[in-house]
Amino acid sequence: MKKIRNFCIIAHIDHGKSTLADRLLDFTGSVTEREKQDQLLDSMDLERERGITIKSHAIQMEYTYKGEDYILNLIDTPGHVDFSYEVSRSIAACEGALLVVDAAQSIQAQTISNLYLALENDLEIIPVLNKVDLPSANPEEVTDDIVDLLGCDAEEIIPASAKTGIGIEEILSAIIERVPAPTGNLDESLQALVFDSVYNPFRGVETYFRVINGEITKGQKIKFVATDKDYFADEVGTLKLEQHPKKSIKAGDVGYLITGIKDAREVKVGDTITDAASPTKNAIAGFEDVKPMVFAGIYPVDTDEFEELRASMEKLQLNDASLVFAPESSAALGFGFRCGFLGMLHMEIIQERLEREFNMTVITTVPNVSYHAFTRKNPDEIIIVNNPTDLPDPSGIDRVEEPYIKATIITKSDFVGNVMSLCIEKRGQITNQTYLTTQRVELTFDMPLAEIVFDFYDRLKTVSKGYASFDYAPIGMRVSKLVRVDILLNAQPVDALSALIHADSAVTIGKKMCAKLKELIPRQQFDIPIQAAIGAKIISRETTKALRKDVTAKCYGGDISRKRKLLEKQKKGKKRMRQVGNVEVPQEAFMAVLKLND
Ligand SMILES: Nc1nc2c(ncn2[C@@H]2O[C@H](COP(=O)(O)OP(=O)(O)OP(=O)(O)O)[C@@H](O)[C@H]2O)c(=O)[nH]1
Repeated sequence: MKKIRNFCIIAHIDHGKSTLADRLLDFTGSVTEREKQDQLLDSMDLERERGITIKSHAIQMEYTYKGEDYILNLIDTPGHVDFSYEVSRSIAACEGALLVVDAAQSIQAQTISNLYLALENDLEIIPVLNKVDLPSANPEEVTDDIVDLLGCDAEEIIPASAKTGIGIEEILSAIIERVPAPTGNLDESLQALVFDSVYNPFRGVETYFRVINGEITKGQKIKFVATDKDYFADEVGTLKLEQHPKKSIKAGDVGYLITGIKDAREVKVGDTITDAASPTKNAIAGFEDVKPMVFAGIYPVDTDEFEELRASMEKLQLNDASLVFAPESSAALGFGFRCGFLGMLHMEIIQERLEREFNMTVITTVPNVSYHAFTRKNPDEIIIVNNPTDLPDPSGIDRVEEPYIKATIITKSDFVGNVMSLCIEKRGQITNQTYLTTQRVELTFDMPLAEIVFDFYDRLKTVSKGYASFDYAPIGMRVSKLVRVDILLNAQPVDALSALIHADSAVTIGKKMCAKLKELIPRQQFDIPIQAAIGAKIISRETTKALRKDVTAKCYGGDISRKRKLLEKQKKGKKRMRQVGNVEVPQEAFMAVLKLND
């Protein structure tokens, strides 16, 4: 055990985590030329395109230092706020962390939030100043920032370039010298922490774990504590670029497990694996069932494809346990699903995967967070509102609560005013303002989660000219004044366009929605009144004037085949439209609320 080091790399997005991991693998000879790819740890296509490590993995390296052979387990952590629970579990599986800071960008919001997670888990922090090769690097200043943040000596910070290879050897020495060896007792009953799982269509779910005490042996009957289910360990092994089956994985080490589980939901990140016959008395602390934060309806564009969509969603869920869905129906859109996601990025990923991997064309409705409503009749009973139409009749409502977050924003001092105005507009209350340096400020706000679902990231980018980084953590539910704004097209309410909005901004948003819908809904043969209403009260009205787009007008002369072609083309254009009553509504209209400020 003395010769094992378990560590992770924590960094803000794009500060070079994947590149550094790649370089470490290279340097320790853990990759053959054949296996080399640009970014080794980002394996999913989608991940590579987005440049975001979505799923964490682990990889084992061997390294000889001062004549002794060491095993270094690098546990990769996802880099996006939507996946913060997974990050926390990966961190909990380590004894040390490389804190990578870009020498041109300095400390950003996720540097800090990840650092806090690492400190909570008592990890040894090795600061790495990356990208020192960049002409725009500012190593002296960024070193000072890191010293201020960590209270460490400047000498402890390793200047490095994951690109050119500067500092890589020093980083490896520091991992061995500074990161404590794992402690743990081989003689105790098995206790292993699940920090990740990956779905493999051929082998079922692969569980990644870190053994805290005892050992896990091939063939052993094991138990997952949180789900209380028993399985046989069909295969255990260590992870290099490929899996290496082993007889057993002992306390202190990291490995994978295959049990034949076919459904990702049966393996929960944060769960404890133990021996089925003599289970441990202590489950590893920190287990949480991750809950979706953002909900939206997903409907097939073609109503006949409902069953196909269900099959696709079920398949997606097999390898993404954080996706939840339940059938729902909408008067406007027909049959579809109300889906729960970890956040907006997760939602985009699912939408993209449905389209790419399953060839589905779907309409996604306005996302909303999950509210709690209480009626006067039953003020103690929580009614969970995941869909605006679930909100009980306003006259009977005692109160509505909405989820709040602690938002951390780091920006340049020049933009503090802009960022504050934006956050206040978004119902944020400032709780702290700290100058990290003379130029860089950390602001924290308590804010409703619902406000960041709408256009927040884009607006933040605009008001700060890109110099702001953002992170958040949920802090519980708070009472709020919420109303449901309904949209009526041609006097018919369109349920899929309803949104829950804070009472103070309901009228403004209602107006903007009507204006936006007027832009988006094509003119038809009759006038289309577009109205926003709260209950029976109309708060705004616009009208799309009648007009028929005469596509055949261009066809002077009587070439019938040409005419037919054009009509056919027009029909195709309609495919992404939805007939609501007698009005044709394009797909973008269902997401219009998100783009009110464009
Ligand atoms: N010049 C220079 N560029 C670097 C260095 N390290 C990483 N980069 C570049 O910085 C960009 C981001 O690097 P990644 O390794 O993908 O960053 P990451 O932190 O893994 O990003 P996420 O996976 O999105 O969290 C890439 O274009 C890298 O080529 C470095 O030391 N010097």
